Amino acid sequence: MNIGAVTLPSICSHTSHCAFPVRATASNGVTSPPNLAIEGKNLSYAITARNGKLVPILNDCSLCIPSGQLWMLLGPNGCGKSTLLKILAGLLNPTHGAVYVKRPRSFVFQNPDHQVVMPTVEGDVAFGLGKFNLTQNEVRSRVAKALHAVGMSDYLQRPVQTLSGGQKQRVAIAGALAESCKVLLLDELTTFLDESDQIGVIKAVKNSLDGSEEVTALWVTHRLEELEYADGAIYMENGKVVMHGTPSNIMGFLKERISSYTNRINS
Ligand SMILES: Nc1ncnc2c1ncn2[C@@H]1O[C@H](COP(=O)(O)OP(=O)(O)OP(=O)(O)O)[C@@H](O)[C@H]1O
Repeated sequence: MNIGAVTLPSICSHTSHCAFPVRATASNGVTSPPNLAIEGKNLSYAITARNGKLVPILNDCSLCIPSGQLWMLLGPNGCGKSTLLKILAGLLNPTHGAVYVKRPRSFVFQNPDHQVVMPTVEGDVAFGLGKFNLTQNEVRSRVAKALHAVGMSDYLQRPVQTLSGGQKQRVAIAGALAESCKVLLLDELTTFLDESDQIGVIKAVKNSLDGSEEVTALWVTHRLEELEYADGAIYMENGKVVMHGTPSNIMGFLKERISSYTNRINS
């Protein structure tokens, strides 16, 4: 993991600016310096309600994430985390702003039962490789490498319906890695998991990033305890990026918030 190998963005407290320069291009995206995997500038998103009025969901969100790192996207229910992740995945188009995400990118959904489509682990991880015109040996080698990265090498022939939720998530991540995915966008993967599965999935993601700048992951979560595994974090409220920085800075900010809230309640 290359913590410190690149300068992390300093905390952008109460602003939506990144410490990294973001250069606009003529197209919809932004041109990113080579060490960034994800960059969004002034992203807004609104939906049109039945009465024809625009309802803002995201408001002027900026973020930048260095290559090879695991970042977390935190915030209360309904603050816009999944919407932002879907914009980064290309599943939604921002109403305003520019976005750059290294390709290929992969979105892994919350529900483990929506992740796996083939009867066996091997078949599932190999599923997306059909489009690459690979030899059988190359497919086997990619599947083996991806399963090794997520700690599932021993499960090659296992029927997927016998896997736990966390194991299914790891198989889904292996599928993305087998396709040489550069950016993993992970939407609250631990919501349906028990504690040991939860930690297993985070460790699998960490492990799949270790040692190179090849793969970058953005992990949406509610759980503050997961911050300890992150290289950086983004905190959102009410459709805005409120903080963008190191996990300890975000943790400090949130502890201060909780303490001032508790003081207000008690006074
Ligand atoms: N298609 C839509 N139509 C109406 N409202 C929407 C739509 N998509 C998102 N929203 C609203 O936008 C807000 C942000 O939703 P989003 O799912 O991005 O939040 P979130 O932070 O991921 O929430 P959670 O943590 O509960 O999953 C919510 O109030 C949600 O109800």
